[in-house]
Amino acid sequence: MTFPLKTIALIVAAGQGNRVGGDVPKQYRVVAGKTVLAHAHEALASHDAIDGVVIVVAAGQQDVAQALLGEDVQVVVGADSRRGSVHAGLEAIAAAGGADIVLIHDAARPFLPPVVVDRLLDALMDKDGAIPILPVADTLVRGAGGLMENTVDRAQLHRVQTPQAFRFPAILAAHRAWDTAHDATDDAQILRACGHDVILVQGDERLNKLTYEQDFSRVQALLAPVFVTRVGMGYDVHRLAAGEPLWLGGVLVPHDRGLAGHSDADVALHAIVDALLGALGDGDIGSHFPPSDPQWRGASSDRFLAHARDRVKAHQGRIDHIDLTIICEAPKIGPHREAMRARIAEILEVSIGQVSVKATTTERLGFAGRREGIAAQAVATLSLPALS
Ligand SMILES: Nc1ccn([C@@H]2O[C@H](COP(=O)(O)OP(=O)(O)OP(=O)(O)O)[C@@H](O)[C@H]2O)c(=O)n1
Ligand SMILES: C[C@](O)(CO)[C@H](O)COP(=O)(O)O
Repeated sequence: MTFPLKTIALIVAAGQGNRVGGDVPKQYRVVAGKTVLAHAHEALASHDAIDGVVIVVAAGQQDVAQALLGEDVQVVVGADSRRGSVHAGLEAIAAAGGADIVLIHDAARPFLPPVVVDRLLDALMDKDGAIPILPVADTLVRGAGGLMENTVDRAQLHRVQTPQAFRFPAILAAHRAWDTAHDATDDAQILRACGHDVILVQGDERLNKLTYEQDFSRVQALLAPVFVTRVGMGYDVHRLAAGEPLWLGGVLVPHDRGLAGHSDADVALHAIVDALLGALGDGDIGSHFPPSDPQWRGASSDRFLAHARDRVKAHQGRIDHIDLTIICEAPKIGPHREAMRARIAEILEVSIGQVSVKATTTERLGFAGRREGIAAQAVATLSLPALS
C-alpha cells in the first residue's frame, strides 16, 4: 500500500550493551557481514513507506555512526536511559519540522522483516500507537529467595518487540508529559499513560533483541550458510609432439617430447579446471578460454587453474579435494608426483593433503599405450552454499 503520511524511523543506538559486554557496544558488532546497527538501519531505510531515518547514539559516537550509515542519516546524541534517548530523538525530529508517523526501533533488533512494518502502519490507520508482540510459550512464575511463588496466568501476556509505531504528535506529547522520576522500558507504555490505545500486531521471531552473548551465538548459527557437497569431473587429452616442453600437473617434466596444443597443453591442469567448472555448473575450459582466442596461445595453464579457483570463490565455495589421474605410458609420474601435488595445491590455495595425483598406463593399448598422447582425468569435490 502507499502511505502518504510523512514517516520517520527513529533508531536508538546509544546503549552500552553491558549485558553482552565486549570491546565495543553490541550495535557496532558485525553479524552477517554488517554491523548490527547497519542491519537495523538498512531494514528501515529500504522500506517504501519510510521517508527518513534518525539515529540516536552515545556522545562521541556521532562520527562513527555517520561514517557507517552515510550522510542521509540524521545523527542525534542520546541519554543515559533508553527512554531519554528516545525523547532526545523525538525532539530532534520535532526541531527538524516534525512528522506524521514515527517508528521507534532498537538498534539491537537488526533483523526486521518488512511485513512487520506494514502491519504496524496499517494498524495506525485507527489508533495512535501499534506494537509488535509474540506469545509467551513458557510457564511464568514469580520467585523469591530462589523459591517459586505463584504461577502467573500467561494467557494475556505477550513479549513486546520494536519497532513501535506512533502518531508523532501523540508520542512526542506523551514523552514530554512523562514523569522522568520513573523510567519506562518502552514507548508504548509512555503513550498509554496519556490515555491512548495501543494496537497489538503480530511480531516476528527474527526480530528478537540481541541482549546476551547467547543471542549473538543464536543468530550467527541461524545465519551460517548451509553447504552442500558438489562433485565435478574433468577429462582431457593432448598429443605428444617432438620439440615441445612437457608441462604436466604444473611441473616441467624432462622428456623426449612434449604436449602440443593452443596453450602449454598441460592436460592434467586442464582436467582439473574442467572438474572445478563442472562442480560449479559453470561451463568448461573452452567456454572460459576459447582456443580461437589468440591471447591464450602458449599460455601457462596455471592461469586457467587460478581462474577456476577464483570462480569457486565467486560462488562462495570451498575446494575440499582434487583427485587427478594421469594416463600415459611414459614418462614415469612417480618421481614428479609430490612436485605436482605441491604446485596444484599452491595454485588452488589448499593444503597438499587435499590434492591426490595418481598415474596409470593403458597396458600399451590405445593412443596412450602407443605413446601418441597423454590423457588426464580429475574429480573435484567442492562445498558450495546450498543455493549456489
Ligand atoms: N541509554 C540508552 C540505552 C539503550 N539504548 C538503546 O536501546 C536499545 C535497547 O536497549 P538494550 O538492549 O537494553 O541495550 P543496551 O542498553 O545497550 O544494553 P544493556 O542494558 O545490556 O547495557 C538498544 O538499541 C540500545 O542501544 C539507547 O539508545 N540509549
Ligand atoms: C523496548 C524493548 O525492546 C521492548 O521489548 C525493551 O523494553 C527494551 O528493554 P531493555 O531492558 O532496554 O533492553
